Parts: sequence; C-alpha cells; structure tokens
Amino acid sequence: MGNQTEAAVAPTVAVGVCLLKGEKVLLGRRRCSLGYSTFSLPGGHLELGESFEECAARELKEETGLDIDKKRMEFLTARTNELLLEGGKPCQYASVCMRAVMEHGDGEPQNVEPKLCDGWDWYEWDNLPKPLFRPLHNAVLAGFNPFRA
Ligand SMILES: Nc1nc2c([nH]c(=O)n2[C@H]2C[C@H](O)[C@@H](COP(=O)(O)OP(=O)(O)OP(=O)(O)O)O2)c(=O)[nH]1
Repeated sequence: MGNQTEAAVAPTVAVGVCLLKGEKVLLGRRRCSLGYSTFSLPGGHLELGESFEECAARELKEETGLDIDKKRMEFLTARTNELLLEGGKPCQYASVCMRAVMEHGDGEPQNVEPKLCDGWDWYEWDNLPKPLFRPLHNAVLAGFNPFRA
C-alpha cells in the first residue's frame, strides 16, 4: 500500500493477492489517501521487468513480512480496471488477482507498513468487512470468489 501522490497519470498495472488460510482471506484496512479506511487485499504496482508472480510475492513480503515463493502464486480469472478519483488526482488501475494458499510453517502476517495499513486479519469470504476497497468491492459484486476461481 502506498502514497497516491506517486500514481502515474496513465493507467498502471497492479496485482492483488488473495492469500487464503482455510476458509479465510487476508485483508487489511488502508490508511493511504486512495481508498482510505477501506479493506483491501495486499498488493501493489507491477514494476519494470517483473512477472505477475514476482510482483505478488514481493508485495506480500513488503506489506506482511510473509515469504511466499512466487511459484506458489496462481492466477485467478478476476481482473479489474478501475478509474479511482478520490485520491487527489484521477488514476486508473488495471489489476490481476493472484492466489496463494497458506501452508504450515508460513508464519503469521505482520503489519510491516503501519503508516499505510491498520493491520492484517483473516476474514470469511461470506462475511467480508465493509467497506471494501473499490476494485475488490466491484470484483465481489461481479461474482469473484477466490475459493472457487
Ligand atoms: N492493494 C491492492 N491494490 C490494488 C488492488 N487492485 C487494484 O487495482 N489495486 C491498485 C490500486 C492501488 O492504489 C494500487 C497499488 O496498491 P497499493 O496502493 O495498495 O500498493 P503500493 O502503493 O504499496 O504499491 P507500490 O507503490 O508499493 O507498488 O493498486 C488490490 O486488490 N489490492
């Protein structure tokens, strides 16, 4: 999660990571201006030369401290393409969703960036917290479910 002042004017590519543990998914409440106070998947911008899997693993590590190998990142069918206006200047994100399943020994997520996130917690998909970050909100409305995808 980052500072929206860095957002490009042109659309950018983002990756959201659905980290699953049993019946639950990991979400954190955002503290950055874009989507302030909404619940979001860990994720972020694709960097130059990076694969989607590398981006997912890197963002997860940066935001939660969890070391999940990029080989464990699976593609999900969901993708979003959102124009977000509330962060000070318009920005558009085309995003893909990846999934990883927690395994024994992975440890627990830490709030590595407390200025950007209130903390991480596990939520049942059928009982998600509100409000959700808009890209996730719209994906859910469209029927996205990382447990079935
Ligand atoms: N965290 C997250 N961001 C998403 C998702 N879908 C989506 O379009 N985005 C977009 C909007 C966010 O402002 C943008 C970057 O994510 P972020 O704001 O949480 O992450 P970040 O600044 O740490 O990214 P970065 O600069 O470190 O690359 O990605 C999603 O599911 N989760």
